[in-house]
Amino acid sequence: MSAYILILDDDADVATAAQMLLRRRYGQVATLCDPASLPALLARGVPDVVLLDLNFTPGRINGAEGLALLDVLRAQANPPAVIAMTAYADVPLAVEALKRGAGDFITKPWGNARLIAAVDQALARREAGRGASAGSPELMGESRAMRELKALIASVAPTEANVMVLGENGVGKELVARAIHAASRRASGTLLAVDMGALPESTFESELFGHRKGSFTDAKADRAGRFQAARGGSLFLDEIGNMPLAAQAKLLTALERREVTPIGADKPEAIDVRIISATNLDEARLFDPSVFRADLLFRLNTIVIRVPPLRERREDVPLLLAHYLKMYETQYQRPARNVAAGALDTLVLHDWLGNVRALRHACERAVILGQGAEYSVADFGLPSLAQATTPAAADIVVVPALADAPASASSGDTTLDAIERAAIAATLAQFNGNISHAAKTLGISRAALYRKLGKHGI
Ligand SMILES: Nc1ncnc2c1ncn2[C@@H]1O[C@H](COP(=O)(O)OP(=O)(O)OP(=O)(O)O)[C@@H](O)[C@H]1O
Repeated sequence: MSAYILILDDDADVATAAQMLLRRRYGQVATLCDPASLPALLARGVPDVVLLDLNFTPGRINGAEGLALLDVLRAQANPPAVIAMTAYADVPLAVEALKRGAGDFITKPWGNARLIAAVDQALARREAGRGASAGSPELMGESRAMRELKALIASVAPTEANVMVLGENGVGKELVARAIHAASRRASGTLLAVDMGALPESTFESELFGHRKGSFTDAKADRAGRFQAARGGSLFLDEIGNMPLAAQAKLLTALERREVTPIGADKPEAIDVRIISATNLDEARLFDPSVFRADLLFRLNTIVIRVPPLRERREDVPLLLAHYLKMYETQYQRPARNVAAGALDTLVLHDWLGNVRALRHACERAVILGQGAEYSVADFGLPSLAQATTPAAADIVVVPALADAPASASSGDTTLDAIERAAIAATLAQFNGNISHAAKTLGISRAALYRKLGKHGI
């Protein structure tokens, strides 16, 4: 997987060790020990992920320098995902960094596997949302469905009720979670997102509940779990439908008792988080006890919010197109152009099987590739008509892939691209469109799979 990673750390040994580890996996890894050189480095290109040491000057532990650098990074037009690092098991500082836009934190010394997992997740989230939190923090749409959705968010947000957000891939579930948090009494706290589908079972407890130094081989320092880091704020449990049953049992115990026990600790710690969860599983699967525990569902879905697919609120398409075309025109410094009248009709009638995310990718493509005075349909690279009109199924990723895979195989198309597309389609079908499982089986990261879905128009 290729990506551009920057390590900002005053300790050259630490930076070099991380660089050697990460270079093998991601390719381009830069280190910077002097924060004064950051602006010049950013002017040459913004990294995908920055590992940011919060304490530059030895002995200083208030993190002010790191937080100031975080502000500089977040102010970039296309900000990198930031993973905050601290040598101290300093939860308040890590939480402050999360509040100010870091996506994750790790404590030094880190285990190699943990560092790689953190970078992988940062890349996957960046690719999946293309900055769900940046670039378009606002939930756009004036259709009746969106107005009702916003009204529901407004009435639910101030309560402490746990909320479960349901909807197909790319409909905006994470944006809904962010809107709930922003309008809640916990808004001054952090909203910490965890991809439950991507958490390895072996590190599940440590990631969520934390651990004490020495409680297992890799536990070189105390580590706060996500529940502790989100204290006073909200915890967004994304892809909840992809959790193995054993992990579901552990999560249930924590929620029932309202406390968690870090691995190696002798006392439980009370939790103070509001849980917002999300899944793209359709409700039939979610209510199947072999997939998801009913008692856990009952804890999570005090309020259920369903986000309708874009094809059920086509009125929103022109607004979203205008927003994302403008955004990418600014980002790529291209002239402002209109969508040709006939093209707009086609785009509104298109089924957008990847929902708003697909529309956003299509806009980016049109801005980069469009040559005419106006945008034409071709600029948006829509999948073929046959795919676009396939009846919608519960999981939008699967439908076009299934429709297309046998066709390319039987038509004898054996180009590498066609084979890759068919393999992805078949794997997605096998796992009901579950991105995490499909990526694992294909041996690539979720970020890479999302890229390939975009490339093949799946
Ligand atoms: N109503 C909306 N207005 C503006 N942008 C939106 C809207 N809904 C979704 N998006 C954009 O579409 C992309 C996908 O949104 P988001 O990550 O919230 O979807 P999701 O349902 O959580 O997806 P997944 O199930 O794949 O995790 C993001 O870039 C987001 O900014």
